[in-house]
Amino acid sequence: MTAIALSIAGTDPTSGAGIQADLKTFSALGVYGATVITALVAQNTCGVRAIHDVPADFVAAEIDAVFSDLAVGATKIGMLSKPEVIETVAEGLTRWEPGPVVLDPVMVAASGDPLIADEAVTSLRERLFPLAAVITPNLMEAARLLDEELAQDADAMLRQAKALADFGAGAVLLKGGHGNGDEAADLLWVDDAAHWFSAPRIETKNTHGTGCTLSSAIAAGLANGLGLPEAVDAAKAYVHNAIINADLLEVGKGHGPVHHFYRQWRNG
Ligand SMILES: Nc1ncnc2c1ncn2[C@@H]1O[C@H](COP(=O)(O)OP(=O)(O)OP(=O)(O)O)[C@@H](O)[C@H]1O
Ligand SMILES: Cc1ncc(CO)c(N)n1
Repeated sequence: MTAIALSIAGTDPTSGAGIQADLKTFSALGVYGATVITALVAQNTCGVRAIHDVPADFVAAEIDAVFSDLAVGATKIGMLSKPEVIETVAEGLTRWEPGPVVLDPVMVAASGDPLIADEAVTSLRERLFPLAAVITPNLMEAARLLDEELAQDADAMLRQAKALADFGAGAVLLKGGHGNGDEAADLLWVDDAAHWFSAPRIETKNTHGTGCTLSSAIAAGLANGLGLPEAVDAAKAYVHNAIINADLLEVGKGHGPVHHFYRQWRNG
């Protein structure tokens, strides 16, 4: 049977992040991708200009259109900026069978621009975390969700990952991409055990959409039947290579995209 993954997220018209990055990731990894769009975002590699939220009842109609037709093996959730859309997505996930849910609690773009309303952070935590197989916050998102300082070392990351697990998700992948040091180390806390996934930090400004790409790659692995630690391991390797090859692409004036198709394209 064809492995199908669904992304529920916002858009990026320059295709480095959001739904477009998710669909490219699914495609590069051999999984058929479906999409439910939650917000139209006028953004590019330099920043976010405007956000047009899709009305909640239309998001519900998109969800029903996908699930009434396709057998979805895993679902990735990205940008959800409004509480009413979060509620609609929570109801949709309960109404249908979404497979394991990978929830990326998107809050700010790589440019630093906000992508979520303040009042939506609480609904995300309360309504959606309990439905997720894994949540994938970066260091800043973890600090905001816990109302704590940014984790500065491995011990603090472990403490915050455990604290985030108490909100009800099956597992927590705390991403260290924004840390400092020679390694970009991510911590998976699952079944009361810590697994570290580390790779050398790559010197590049082209990291727009790394978080979207990682969570979609995990969903692709899960849709292909991998267990969570294996899916995270494969996703980390894919993102790492996509970042290494990012400078082969010359796209945009700001933080450019990673190279989703480094395996398929011959010349950059
Ligand atoms: N410069 C880098 N070198 C190597 N790996 C990186 C680098 N930047 C990010 N990563 C890795 O990319 C993945 C995504 O992590 P990151 O912390 O960047 O997510 P994010 O902040 O949610 O992304 P986004 O900027 O798209 O919101 C993680 O596996 C992280 O370790
Ligand atoms: C739509 C969207 N989702 C997530 C991110 C985070 O990179 C972004 N810039 N845009």
